[in-house]
Amino acid sequence: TTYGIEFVPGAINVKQVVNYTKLAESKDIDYVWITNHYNNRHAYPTLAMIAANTDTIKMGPGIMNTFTDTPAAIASFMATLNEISDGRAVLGIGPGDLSTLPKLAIDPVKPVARLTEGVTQIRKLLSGEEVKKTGNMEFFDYDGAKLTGVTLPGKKGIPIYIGAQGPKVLELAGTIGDGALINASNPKDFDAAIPIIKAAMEKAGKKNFDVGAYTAMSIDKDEKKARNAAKIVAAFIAAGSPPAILERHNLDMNNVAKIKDALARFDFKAVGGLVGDAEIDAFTIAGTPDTVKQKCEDLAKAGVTQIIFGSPLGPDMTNSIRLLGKYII
Ligand SMILES: C[C@H](OP(=O)(O)OC[C@@H](O)[C@@H](O)[C@@H](O)Cn1c2nc(=O)[nH]c(=O)c-2cc2ccc(O)cc21)C(=O)N[C@@H](CCC(=O)N[C@@H](CCC(=O)O)C(=O)O)C(=O)O
Repeated sequence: TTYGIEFVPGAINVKQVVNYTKLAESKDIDYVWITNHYNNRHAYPTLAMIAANTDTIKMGPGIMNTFTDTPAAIASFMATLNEISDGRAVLGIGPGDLSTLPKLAIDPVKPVARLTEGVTQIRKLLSGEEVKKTGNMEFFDYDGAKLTGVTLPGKKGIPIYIGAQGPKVLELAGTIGDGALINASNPKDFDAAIPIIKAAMEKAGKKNFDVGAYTAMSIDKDEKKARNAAKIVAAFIAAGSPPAILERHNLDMNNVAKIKDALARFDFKAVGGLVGDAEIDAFTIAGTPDTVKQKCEDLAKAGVTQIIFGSPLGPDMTNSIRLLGKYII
């Protein structure tokens, strides 16, 4: 199992992200993934600062999308990041957050078809190909595009991880991705996701694949503190999950409805009272190092090959990264 860590450059600034990443690198964490949301600090300059201040950790956006960025812009950024990090760039890319894109006056039409074409063009551009018009592209029918002014990644290429949750995107990941970043923390979700990926790999004749569990993590020596720190993120994931996911985790639907309601009113005190062990254990890994170790082992048993420690990490981030280094990695 390899390990990754996710930072959201919203609550913490770029300098803090770089310092936490250097601490994570010193604990032998292999990947750092930076989320991309229009309302936060941008992933690209954050990643450039990480590249300039680290030596071994791989880094990339977790995840970009092809609505707010064009494939050519993403390819140019990734080639540049790869150059300045001396070959450590990885790309996380997905459909895009369908709930926020309309806020940017973007109508997220056919996100899966668009993502498929976008990744196809990114791979061609990063391989130094001149992308000729094909006539059957619906979104990005490039005509003569070619990256010339930046050092390309060469044979090794840049690994492309697809951010996926729905079955169609999981299938796409298995078909065209080098890996997947799956927003889930519970083995039940991987029991459902991995067969879809494997079947798609089989059809595409692919052998290697990195199944990334993009978890919501909260680790602390004090079990209660760790679990309390996980409540809000568990609430948001529960509120954003389709009924099928809630059923999979046998959650009480009307409790989740109440949580959704309280979140909409920003009544976080009420949320704290409504979120119980069921929601916390369905959507996060929260507890003492022993609990977290056991849950990471359960994910590995379910077929996860990269465990990404996602926010909030715990009540105190520095302490959490230290505990992850000492007890888990
Ligand atoms: C599009 C959606 O796919 P989904 O995998 O459920 O997408 C939900 C999230 O993965 C998506 O919003 C991501 O962008 C969320 N996301 C992030 N989103 C962000 O904006 N920023 C992030 O930093 C971010 C990180 C992240 C990390 C891991 C991860 O798994 C997701 C992450 C979906 O509905 N998929 C369905 C089917 C949809 C479908 O088939 N649509 C067709 C036709 C529909 C039509 O005709 O409109 C098409 O799109 O071509 C499915 O997979 O079965």
